[in-house]
Amino acid sequence: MRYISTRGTAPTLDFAEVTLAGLASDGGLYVPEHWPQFSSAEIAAMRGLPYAELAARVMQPFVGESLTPDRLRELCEQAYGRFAHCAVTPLKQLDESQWLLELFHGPTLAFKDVALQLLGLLFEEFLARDESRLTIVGATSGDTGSAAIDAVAGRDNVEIFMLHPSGRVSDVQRRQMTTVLAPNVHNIAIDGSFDDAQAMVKRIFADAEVTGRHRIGAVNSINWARLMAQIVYYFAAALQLGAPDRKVAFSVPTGNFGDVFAGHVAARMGLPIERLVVATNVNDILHRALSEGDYSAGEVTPTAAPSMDIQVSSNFERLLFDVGGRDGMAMGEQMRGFEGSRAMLLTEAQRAGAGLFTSVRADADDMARAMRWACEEAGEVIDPHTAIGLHAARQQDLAPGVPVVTLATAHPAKFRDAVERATGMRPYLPTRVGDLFAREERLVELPGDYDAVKAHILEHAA
Ligand SMILES: Cc1ncc(COP(=O)(O)O)c(C=O)c1O
Ligand SMILES: N[C@@H](CCOP(=O)(O)O)C(=O)O
Repeated sequence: MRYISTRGTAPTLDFAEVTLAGLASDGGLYVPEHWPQFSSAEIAAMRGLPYAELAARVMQPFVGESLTPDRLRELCEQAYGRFAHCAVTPLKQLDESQWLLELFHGPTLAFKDVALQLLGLLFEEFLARDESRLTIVGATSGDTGSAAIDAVAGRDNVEIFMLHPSGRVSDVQRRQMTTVLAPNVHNIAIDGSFDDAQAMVKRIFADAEVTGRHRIGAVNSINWARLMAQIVYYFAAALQLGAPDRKVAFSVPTGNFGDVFAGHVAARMGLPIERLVVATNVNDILHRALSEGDYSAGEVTPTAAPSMDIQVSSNFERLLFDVGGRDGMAMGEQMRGFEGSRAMLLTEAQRAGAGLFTSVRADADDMARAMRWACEEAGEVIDPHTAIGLHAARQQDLAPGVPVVTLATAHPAKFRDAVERATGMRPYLPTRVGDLFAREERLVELPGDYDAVKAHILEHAA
């Protein structure tokens, strides 16, 4: 499989190259040059496979010749062997039509582990081939940071600089990052929002002074391999609910549009998906874009679902490219316009092409009500992000017999105060992160200033 940039001018790459490259050199995002297809019979034959086996089966067409099928399966077994639930992403029924897909059984209690446990192994595998090193620069609104750090801490050929918005992640999220004291881990709290941090990361990729001295890599969902691993659980859930003979809808708490874009890819590959519900909090740029065609970024409002406090959703570019005719030159122009003005209108083709998606915006009351409903009606304590997804799922008017699966993206223990405020229940911290509050923290605080962040990275990168 070859990969092309959404902006049309970067070189095409194979899977190993795209995994190490992260962002394309023209500022675009890499996507496969075509979508692999599974027939109904091939999908039916995946029923009942263990998760690691299913993952290898779904991802093999994207990996192509970069890994043999046996090696890919071994890496999947290793990555998913670290999960606390043997189903890896178990599915739970809430009522006749509502289901929860629990994606938080990995080491850092959020869905990011599903992709990042594998990505850490892929980095090691591909870097070993030419004995090279990677300097990862990432941005996090809380969950990507800890999952990426867990995946690469202590590895010889990788170091990681992780930027988070100071004071805008939960205490558990921050400590999951800052208490990892391995010498290759550098936590930077910046004065600003996640959008500011993400913009700095993209600028680093385009900064010749940095890229001339270090090979820069990405752990955010701008890296194609992140999204690829997230496609698998759409297959896992739909197969359990009757695919390919039955359609399934998914409701996805959304920020950077990576998770729900993975659902779009699953549909492109032949999985019968009835609808993809994009659930946002009050940072609702995606809701406005999908319902009105208006993609214009306002200021980020801090909420009790901080990982979704995002106004510039990187992966939306992948969707617009894919549904708008795959014209890299036009996409590049559209995105440069957005980067200049922070506003753009979707084209008619892009709006029509996004017909599988619908969107719902949830405010603080909607979120709290969904948490209480899950607790009182289904006996489930859920986190604020999942609650936004569940609120949106319960608004859907679907044909009888079409189940709707909400992606449960984080463990409630990561957001104990918000969960307790809404439900009166204080979630326990699982033993695998149990002594978090007794550990020493290490981080630097920097102003929201690109030059300060760049200088810090250049000074501390090995
Ligand atoms: C718990 C949680 N839910 C939802 C999201 C949104 O996912 P995405 O950015 O892939 O849209 C995030 C952050 O990515 C998250 O950490
Ligand atoms: N919500 C994320 C923000 C970054 O998203 P990513 O999927 O692009 O890594 C977080 O919690 O860090």
